[in-house]
Amino acid sequence: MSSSETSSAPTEKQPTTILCIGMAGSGKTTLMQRLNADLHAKKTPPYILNLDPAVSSLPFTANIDIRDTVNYKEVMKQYNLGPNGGILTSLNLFTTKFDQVLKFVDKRAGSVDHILVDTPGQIEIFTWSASGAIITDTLAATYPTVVAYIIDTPRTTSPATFMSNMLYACSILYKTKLPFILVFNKTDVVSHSFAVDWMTDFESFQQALQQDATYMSSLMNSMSLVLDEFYSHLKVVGVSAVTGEGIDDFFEAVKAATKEYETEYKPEIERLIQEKASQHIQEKEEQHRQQQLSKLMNDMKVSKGTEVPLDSGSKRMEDEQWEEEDEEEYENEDEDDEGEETDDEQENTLLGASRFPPSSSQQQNDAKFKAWLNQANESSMN
Ligand SMILES: Nc1nc2c(ncn2[C@@H]2O[C@H](COP(=O)(O)OP(=O)(O)OP(=O)(O)O)[C@@H](O)[C@H]2O)c(=O)[nH]1
Repeated sequence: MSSSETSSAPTEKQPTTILCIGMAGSGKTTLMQRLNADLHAKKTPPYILNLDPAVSSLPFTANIDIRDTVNYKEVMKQYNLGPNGGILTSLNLFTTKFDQVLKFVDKRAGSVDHILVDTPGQIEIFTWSASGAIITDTLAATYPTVVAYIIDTPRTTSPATFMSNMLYACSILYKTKLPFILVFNKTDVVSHSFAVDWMTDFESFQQALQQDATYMSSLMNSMSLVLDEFYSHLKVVGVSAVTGEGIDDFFEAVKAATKEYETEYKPEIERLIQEKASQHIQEKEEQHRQQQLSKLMNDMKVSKGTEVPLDSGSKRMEDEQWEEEDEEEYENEDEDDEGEETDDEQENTLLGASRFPPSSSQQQNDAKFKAWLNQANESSMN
């Protein structure tokens, strides 16, 4: 089925997956709790996945909790790992069961509007690990998926920390290639208006940088030019997970990001899936061809008593040599024959008949050789 057919087919309503990603302490879990409460109040409860194995307690009930499958402390003990290694290994172990997780999600997908995913505070464990990528890609291939990158606003007021945070967000955007929402959290403490100013008005960020006279300032100056393009692709909202301020704006941004997923990301994801599927078919065909060839070669071996019409230069075909010759010898002989290879010889090599390539001196035997090969082919068919 072509991608256009897939997209034009009537599709049933699908929930949007919101991946909450952010530095430790940025407020992911508190925001999840707020979103959960808000959605419950609107009578559209979400489906919740907790992927943080090290969290001690959750202020909401997760439908699927990694801690029910993997005991993080036990993993650390058994594999002799530190905290980060323990989280990573737990996530890896959980990922091996992610197809089962997806089946559970699938059962409820028709009755929910949102799937909320809480990720480990050690951000790189999720964003830069193979298991994090598998989970993200699997979800994104199944449901509209958006990344909510949570930022601790009060801790981002200096140009240097702001820039570092933006660069990190930029790297996640390029890694996941998913619609992206920058969520400035804790606006009850500090308003995120300074950040919006810096992102929309290049001059105002330059002014903030001028107060810093170090070499870092000129580095950030040039980087801010690069990030200007990045900002234009982002949705920015300010929220307070504690007071609930800005949560409606957040859901508006999620709606817009879901549309963006449908129009821009989904066709690309479908194209990649199809590319992989056709690659897989090609590999299967090649495997099948190889199996047929080795069957042919085996049949030839079985009927090696049959007189093989080769000249004296190819007497190495005889029984004992057939058994004794190793690959290296054939390679050496191939090298010796280099430059003299005819089209027929190439075809024979492709057919797996390189064990006895007729040399140029045997060309007069080509007809006989082909007749013999046909006979062997026929016997293998039977
Ligand atoms: N004032 C204020 N504090 C907040 C807000 N959101 C979270 N916090 C506080 O920030 C701290 C960290 O919040 P968490 O939700 O645990 O952050 P997290 O990102 O899940 O942390 P990790 O699990 O370590 O990654 C807690 O003390 C929260 O009470 C907010 O909107 N306003």
